[in-house]
Amino acid sequence: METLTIAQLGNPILREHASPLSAAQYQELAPFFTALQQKMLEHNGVGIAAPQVSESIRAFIVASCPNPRYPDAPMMEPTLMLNPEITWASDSMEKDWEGCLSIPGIRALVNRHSHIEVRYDTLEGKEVKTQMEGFIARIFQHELDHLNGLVFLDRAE
Ligand SMILES: O=C(O)C[C@@H](Cc1ccccc1)C(=O)SCC(=O)c1ccccc1
Ligand SMILES: [Zn+2]
Repeated sequence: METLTIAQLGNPILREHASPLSAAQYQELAPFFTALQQKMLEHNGVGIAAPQVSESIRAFIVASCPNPRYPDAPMMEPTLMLNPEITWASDSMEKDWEGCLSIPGIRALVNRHSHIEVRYDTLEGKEVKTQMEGFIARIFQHELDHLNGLVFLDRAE
């Protein structure tokens, strides 16, 4: 697999609606997902979406961890989410700072749902339904936007 490069704002791939994955593809994409996680860690990201490395498929990784910008962010194992969806979102919203690996050096205040209920498949094809709040909910919404051709500046206050 050639090394992945992160598409920068202006690359049309970031504006595509990514394609759903078939369960048959999950396992065969395992090497790609490993490379995707590696790329995220290289750039000290707390998430990354497949379209950011020019693969327009509905998959991303969420990897919240405490960091200088979010010292009280929860620690979570990098989690690969396939065909992710929001099934419920709170009316309450919260504004906080976001960055993006595809838009380096720019931060903006973005309004996001405080609480969400989500569903996604794991690499093994198991469906997960769970609730998220706070910074993890924020990352999920940021990554899901990437699958729908949106970037955080589109929502910046
Ligand atoms: O571009 C991406 O999807 C990754 C992005 C995820 C994200 C960061 C902050 C709020 C919501 C979603 C990043 O990881 S940007 C990397 C970075 O600058 C950063 C890292 C930790 C906290 C905040 C920004
Ligand atoms: Zn981003």
